[in-house]
Amino acid sequence: MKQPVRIALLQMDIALGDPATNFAKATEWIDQAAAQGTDLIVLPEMWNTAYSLHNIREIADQNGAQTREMIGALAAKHRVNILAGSVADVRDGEVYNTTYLFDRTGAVVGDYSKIHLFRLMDEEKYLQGGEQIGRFSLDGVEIGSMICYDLRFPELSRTLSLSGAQVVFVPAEWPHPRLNHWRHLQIARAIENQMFVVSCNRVGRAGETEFFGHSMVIDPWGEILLEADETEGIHHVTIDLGVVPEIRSRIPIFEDRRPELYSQK
Ligand SMILES: O=C(O)CCC(=O)C(=O)O
Repeated sequence: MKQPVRIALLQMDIALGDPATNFAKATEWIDQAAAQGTDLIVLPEMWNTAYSLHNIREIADQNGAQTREMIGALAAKHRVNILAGSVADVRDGEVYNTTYLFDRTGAVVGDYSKIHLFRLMDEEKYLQGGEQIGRFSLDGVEIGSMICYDLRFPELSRTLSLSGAQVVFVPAEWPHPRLNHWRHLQIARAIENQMFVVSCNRVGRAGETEFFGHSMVIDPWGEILLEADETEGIHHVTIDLGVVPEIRSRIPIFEDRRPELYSQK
């Protein structure tokens, strides 16, 4: 990606169990974000269905086909990279919570299925956990992809940073009353791994659950470059990846690690 990188976060509300409405809205918002000028567009978690788990198998995207076709076409049309949040998709009879990553030609660079399923929302009863981490190269930039609850597992972001990721993306459906956790976990992940953390959280309600937005962009020094409010909107931010090696040489934590003393389990 040319430097600096301009990122657009689509902090949307999501219609529960209504993929047609959500695909139409995502299309409109991607068109709008691209018209405003951006290198990379990021959507929230499960933006096609939200947590309509009781019928998720029927409404999930079959083999990710609709996501690949529609979001791929938008990426190609606007010559923009798209980290398509995550969608509920069905593969080999199992339902996953999957991020698809598109480059400017509309090709799928890779996909990542959420590996840590969130019991508080019954994910483990309806979804299958992924078996691989999300580590990609996009436009020459090394990135990592996590989803929501993954943020609570420092091993994952550490694995991503050790493998060279300079930016980690976190699409989410993170609700009240855990705003405090959401903010501090992201700041910690950014500081401890000396990388950018870029999150896109949904807003709106599903039953009793209220999602607070507060999508964030945090630099490798832990400074908050952007924090959205609790309303719908497109948020733009520009990041300079040059600060990653600069901060990693200022405090050389990767050289000072003592992995031989750390437990592996
Ligand atoms: O960890 C949390 O508090 C929220 C996680 C979550 O909502 C999710 O993974 O969908």
